[in-house]
Amino acid sequence: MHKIGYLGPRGTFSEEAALRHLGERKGETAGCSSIEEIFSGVAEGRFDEGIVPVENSTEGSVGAVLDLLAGPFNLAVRGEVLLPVCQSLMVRPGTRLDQVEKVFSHSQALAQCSRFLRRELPGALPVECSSTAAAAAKVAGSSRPWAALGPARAAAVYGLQVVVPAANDYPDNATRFWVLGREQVPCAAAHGYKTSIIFGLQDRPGALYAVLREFALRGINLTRIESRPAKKNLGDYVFFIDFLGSQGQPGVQEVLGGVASLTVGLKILGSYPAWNCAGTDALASGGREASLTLAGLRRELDAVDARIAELLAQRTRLIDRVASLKQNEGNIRDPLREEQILSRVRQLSLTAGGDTELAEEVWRVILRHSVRRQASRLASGAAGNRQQALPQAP
Ligand SMILES: O=C(O)C(=O)Cc1ccccc1
Repeated sequence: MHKIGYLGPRGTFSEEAALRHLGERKGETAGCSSIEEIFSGVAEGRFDEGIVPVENSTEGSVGAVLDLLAGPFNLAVRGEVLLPVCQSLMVRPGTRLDQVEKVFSHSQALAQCSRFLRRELPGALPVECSSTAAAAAKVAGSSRPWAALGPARAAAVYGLQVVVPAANDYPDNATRFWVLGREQVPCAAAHGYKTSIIFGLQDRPGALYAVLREFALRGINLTRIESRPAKKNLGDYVFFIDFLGSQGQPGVQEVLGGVASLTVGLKILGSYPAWNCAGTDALASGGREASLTLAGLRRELDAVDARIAELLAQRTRLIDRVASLKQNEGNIRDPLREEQILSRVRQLSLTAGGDTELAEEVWRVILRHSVRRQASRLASGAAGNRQQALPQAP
């Protein structure tokens, strides 16, 4: 059975990314205790593929992963998964927030919540763990008043209680994962692909410009450019570029020929289906033809549903903030604003080629729930606690 190595134990964001990559295909996931173990597991054939975080929208690149790709391992990039990352603060049932002495998590997760930690838990010591789920397991196994930051799924796996559902400083926090394998995916001459390369440069004026010119001349769009220290002399760098296009396309082959002649040690990591902006993973898990099969279409539907659920959760959090600005139940309804929202979504749906009746019906339900939620928060005082001194919403 297809086996995928991920940063474990069970319940990490990496496991979630591996499951999304698998979609409906049969496969097995194997939790590893370090990123190096994933790389060596794939290189030595214990895993068919490995999944590793490459960059985060808040914290930037995962240097260790880029260094391993540039350095000792000759692995290929076979796909990407874009995962929205919501960091939940979790404790053992019974632990109060004001008791928390230490907060455990992966270094990226602690960094993604640094402002939250300073503001809400200034007395607690942040402690790095190998992963968010390892942190959750540590908190669950101790009788100390500790907390962990990680996916809400990890709280469910280790019997912890989520006390703050979204502690990340930026609500759109997301991580890009790469699917690694021993061989590149066969090159398609299709659109919707990305290609990733690594190279070094001679130290002379315009060296990087000459490389970028190759892309510009052929109208090829870069999606990421990054440099890492080459770990030799200070000032020597390794460059990482991702761009739109596949090695099956003649323009891309020309660019790669040009880049090879202008750089040192060019490594082509691979061409792979880009994770579609709508979060659709059908391309990432089987190529374009996946959308032509029932299983492929269901995978696309599942990915769209996941997006909708995440957006609804984001909307609910905004509604709670709106509620905290309202002082009494008389301010909750605003028929003019509700009519504006409905008319705007009808228009948006029309422009997007959607079903406007469906959009209107769904938004009527959403608005009804928003009003009900605000009313119950105001009645219970949950929204009102912080607002005495705050101004009325316009
Ligand atoms: O620790 C995890 O859950 C991981 O998968 C690594 C990670 C940590 C924070 C954001 C994304 C991935």
